[in-house]
Parts: sequence; C-alpha cells; structure tokens
Amino acid sequence: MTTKLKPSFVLIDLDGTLIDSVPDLAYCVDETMKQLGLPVRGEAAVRNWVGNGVQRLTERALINAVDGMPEQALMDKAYPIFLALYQENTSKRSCVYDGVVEGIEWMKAQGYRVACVTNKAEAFTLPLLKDKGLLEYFEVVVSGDTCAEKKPHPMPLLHAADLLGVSAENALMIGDSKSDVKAARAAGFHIFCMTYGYNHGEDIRDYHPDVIMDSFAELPNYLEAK
Ligand SMILES: O=C(O)COP(=O)(O)O
Ligand SMILES: [Mg+2]
Repeated sequence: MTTKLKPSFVLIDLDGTLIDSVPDLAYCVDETMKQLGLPVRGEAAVRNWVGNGVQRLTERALINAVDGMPEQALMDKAYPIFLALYQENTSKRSCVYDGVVEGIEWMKAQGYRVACVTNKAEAFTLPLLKDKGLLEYFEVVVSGDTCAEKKPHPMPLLHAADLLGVSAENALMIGDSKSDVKAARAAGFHIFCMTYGYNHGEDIRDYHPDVIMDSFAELPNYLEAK
C-alpha cells in the first residue's frame, strides 16, 4: 500500500489479534476432555480451532478436527463443562501481544475511534478485555452473540458502525483470520491482518488482506497521523 489510510473508524478483532488467549482456551479444552475421559488435545491443536466462537471450539475439540460435527449427546455433555471452566479461566494464562497498547494509544492520540468485534461470547469477551486493561480503549464492543450472525458475516461489523453512529464507508478492520478478511470485504471495509494470529493453520497472506503486520506498533506506517 503506497498512500496512508485515514479510516472513519477502526474495528479490532480479539483472539489472535489483541490477545493470545489460547493458553486459557487450551487449558479448558483439555480439562473438559479429561472430565469426559477423552485424550487431551494440546495448545497447538487448539490454536488451529479458535476464531469461530467457543461453541465451535468445543465441537472441534470433541472431534479433534477443524471440520465436522460431534454427536449431539456428547456435545450436550461437554459444552456446559467447557463454559464453566472458561468462566473461571478466562484470562489468567492469556497475554496482550507486544505492540498492541502502543498501537491503540497511537490511534487514539490521532483521534481515531476504535471498537472491538469478536466471535467470542460476551460473557467472556468483557471480562477478558477488562482483566487485560483493554476494555477502556473501546467505544463499542460487539461479541459473538451480540448479533444473529458472527464473522465471516458482515453483520457484526455493520452493527458496530451503527452503534458508533457512523457510516461504514472507509472503515478499517484489523484481524488475524480469514473470517475477519471475509467479513471486512463483505462489509466494504479495509482489512489489515496480523502475522502472529490464529488462522486454522493457514497462512493469512493467502487471503490477501490489504496490509500484513507483525505488530500494532507498525500502524503509523499505514495510517495517516493527525
Ligand atoms: O473464536 C472465538 O471465540 C473468538 O475469536 P475472534 O476474537 O478471533 O473473533
Ligand atoms: Mg481472531
């Protein structure tokens, strides 16, 4: 990208973009598996399963694969166990990625409005952002169960625009996965992606975001200053 963008507002994904949440999610997946008498799955596998909400994560953990569905009876047993564990283990092992605070503070200092749009259910999103000191940066938070549809559907992005009271034109999404790219394209947003995030084991470059960044600290290279 040659010219710097001046987006009307900026939406930021949570898992794999702001916060490395996999250590807590993997702990809860493995404890759930143990309680069900199933083999633990480990952090590397869980890393490939995050991004479509906690229900889909639990389904993937049960079948030990990205695609496919478990038996409904097994899911009915597993999901409440996972939810109870994640409620107690939302943020203890999770970390804000280096550069995130610097990048957000830079954007805020330039007058950019920022909001968070995640597929994580609100009951976990708000405590996680709060515990990690990020909640105060966001004017609006749209979670995985806020709208009838999740990313890759554009609905949560457009809903965030509505809540901010601005047109969705010339807006920017910053994410880590193909769901973020697809949702942003469908909503007519610009899309920047982080190299370090979770994308189901695929290289995010294959989905051709406008910009690829290793750190939020690179944002001044791509966004206009005040
Ligand atoms: O899978 C989740 O629960 C959330 O993922 P996201 O924050 O990357 O949208
Ligand atoms: Mg993500």
